[in-house]
Amino acid sequence: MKVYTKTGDKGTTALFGGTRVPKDHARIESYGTVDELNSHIGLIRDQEMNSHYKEILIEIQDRLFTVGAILATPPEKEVLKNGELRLKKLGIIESDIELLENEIDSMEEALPPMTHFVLPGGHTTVSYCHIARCVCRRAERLAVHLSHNEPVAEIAIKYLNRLSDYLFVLARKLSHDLKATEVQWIPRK
Ligand SMILES: Nc1ncnc2c1ncn2[C@@H]1O[C@H](COP(=O)(O)OP(=O)(O)OP(=O)(O)O)[C@@H](O)[C@H]1O
Repeated sequence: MKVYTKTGDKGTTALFGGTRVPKDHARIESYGTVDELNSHIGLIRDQEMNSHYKEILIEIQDRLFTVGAILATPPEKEVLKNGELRLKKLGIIESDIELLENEIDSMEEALPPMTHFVLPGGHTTVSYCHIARCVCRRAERLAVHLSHNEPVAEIAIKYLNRLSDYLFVLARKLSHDLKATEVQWIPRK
């Protein structure tokens, strides 16, 4: 099948299960932003770093496809005609969130305590982490927005919330490992 089916040329597209919606629907905004986040994480993974981080980032990218699939499935299409769940093997589970928490904890153990805010930047890899963190927070906001009108699996929102914390700590850890120069935020008195 060709990439361009042309079915989306008039500004609508299909969700999982076939329901057509306008391309600026809250559901498309939310999983489109998860897709954007996933590409930013790819950019982080393409930088020079310890292979452990790369392995974790690959795992996160895989999970984000799942988050996207969850967000792309409207409630009326969650259950197939034969009674089985459409996303039966794709779920985000608590251990996916625990993995992020464990990574955060072990990176923090190797870092001095945070005593001040640091301006984003200092090294290209660190900046990529901060951009990904901000895109992650936007994806979270859009998923929360969607959840005001339609049911959204709580665990998908929880995953995005923990992921932005992970990206923040990853930025700090890589800044530390790379001996990047940090510029403190000095609020005016
Ligand atoms: N502008 C967009 N932003 C975010 N997601 C989109 C956008 N357009 C399509 N999608 C989603 O991306 C996936 C692939 O879509 P696809 O490229 O087939 O888009 P389409 O515009 O509906 O079709 P086509 O490009 O063949 O006309 C689908 O899940 C679709 O809902």
